[in-house]
Amino acid sequence: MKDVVVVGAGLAGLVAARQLRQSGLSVGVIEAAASVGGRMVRSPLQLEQARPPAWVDLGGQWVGPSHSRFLALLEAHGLRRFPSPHGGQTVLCFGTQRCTFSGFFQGFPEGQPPSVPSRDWDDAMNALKQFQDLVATLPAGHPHHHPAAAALDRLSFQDWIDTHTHTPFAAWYFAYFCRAVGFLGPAEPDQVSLLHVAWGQRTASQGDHPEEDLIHGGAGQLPALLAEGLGDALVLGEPVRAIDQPEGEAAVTVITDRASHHGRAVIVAMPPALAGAIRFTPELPADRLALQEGMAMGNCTKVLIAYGWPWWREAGLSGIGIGDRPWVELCADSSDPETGLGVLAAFVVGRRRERWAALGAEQRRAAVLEDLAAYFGPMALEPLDYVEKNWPEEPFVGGAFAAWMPPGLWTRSGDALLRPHGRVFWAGTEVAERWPGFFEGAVDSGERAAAAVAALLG
Ligand SMILES: Cc1cc2nc3c(=O)[nH]c(=O)nc-3n(C[C@H](O)[C@H](O)[C@H](O)COP(=O)(O)OP(=O)(O)OC[C@H]3O[C@@H](n4cnc5c(N)ncnc54)[C@H](O)[C@@H]3O)c2cc1C
Ligand SMILES: [Mg+2]
Repeated sequence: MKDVVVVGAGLAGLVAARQLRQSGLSVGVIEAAASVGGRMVRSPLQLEQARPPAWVDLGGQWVGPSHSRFLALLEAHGLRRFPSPHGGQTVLCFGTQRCTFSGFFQGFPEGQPPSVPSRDWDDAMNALKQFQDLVATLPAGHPHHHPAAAALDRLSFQDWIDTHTHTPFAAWYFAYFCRAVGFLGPAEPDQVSLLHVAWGQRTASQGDHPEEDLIHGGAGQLPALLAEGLGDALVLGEPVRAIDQPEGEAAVTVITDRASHHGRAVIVAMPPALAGAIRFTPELPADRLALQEGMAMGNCTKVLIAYGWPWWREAGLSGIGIGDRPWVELCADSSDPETGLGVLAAFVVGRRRERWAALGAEQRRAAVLEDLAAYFGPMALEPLDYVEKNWPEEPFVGGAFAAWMPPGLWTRSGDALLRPHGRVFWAGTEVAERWPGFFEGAVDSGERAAAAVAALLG
């Protein structure tokens, strides 16, 4: 019998386990996949020329200056950061137009505005002002008890877009935001609750620059470092099927196909949708079941495209492309300067991803490269390596970047995100009150769950 069994060895579970062990409790960690990390994983590029391995992050990669818990973990494990490359001109493609501008926007415009017609830009900026006013009314913590929450939660983000924008460009500006930002799934704007979008912007603001830095060698190094020292307390390749709390006993049994693991308390550290595959005895309350059923994972494939060098910089381009292209609405330079290689990270999301995923492998690759060529030029068509990570097809993750709330679910099930079920506590970036959907939210949730369990066990 361990003091605590942690289910899920993603960032949240590993952080919880680390903190519990530091407070002197014994911990077992049970992970379904063959390796730790969940949505935090790196892979070496396959390059013909012999050179030291160059890594890309298939999952999360960026970190921002206010991610203090996550930054502390990087520091503690000796992982070094570098500024995410963004010098030079951003490319914007909209309709048949392509322009370059020395700025950026992902909700928040910075630097120069793009040279779209001023009627379009003004429409987007007027609506943005109204959106920011709405965001400012919300609390930073979970929003569902706020007086305005129920009314906002009845609407989709698309409902808001329809009433606040008057040009196709402004409508796309907000839809793009919805499909690009971490806490939003990504989802399409007609799928996600207005409350969820506004609150996410309140508590995980793009204005705080969450994509400021990258990590030499990849963020995906961290999970293995966090797992060091767990030894045979870490069990890999065993999906948890059931969690039983016999009535009147101060013990919980975590059941896999191979074994039963016993603890005085359990932390389930995964998105609600994945916890939905576990059978709980006694049964979970109705609001928690509705959460697990309704809080969908984002529909996103991340594609890493590697070149011999960051050739786009020679044309004065930053490698950031934004636009209503058929497949890639967002891509960014993710080149680690220590490798000399040029790496673009591209995202295919939402309904675009549904159409794209139905294509064959060659067609998918050609489609992505064609969009990159539209942003940066024909050299995009000749990469050294091309890597897709189709997160929605990963059985123990189910999507990227994170989970999102459809209309009505915050109001119905907001309390169920964090309310313990007897001796079972919940962690994972989805339950975080600050930086949900990001590494920082995962760390925060793991630390809080560990503290709650430590308090219970005395
Ligand atoms: C493509 C992509 C890009 C992203 N970009 C960024 C970024 O740039 N910056 C940022 O801050 N964040 C980013 N994120 C989000 C970030 O990666 C996540 O917030 C974080 O890694 C989530 O950690 P977690 O522990 O909460 O969940 P997870 O990593 O999902 O961990 C859950 C674990 O539970 C395991 N599990 C599931 N079911 C079971 C079961 N039945 N039994 C046992 N184990 C089970 C899973 O295998 C997994 O290991 C991105 C994510 C993705 C996928
Ligand atoms: Mg975890």
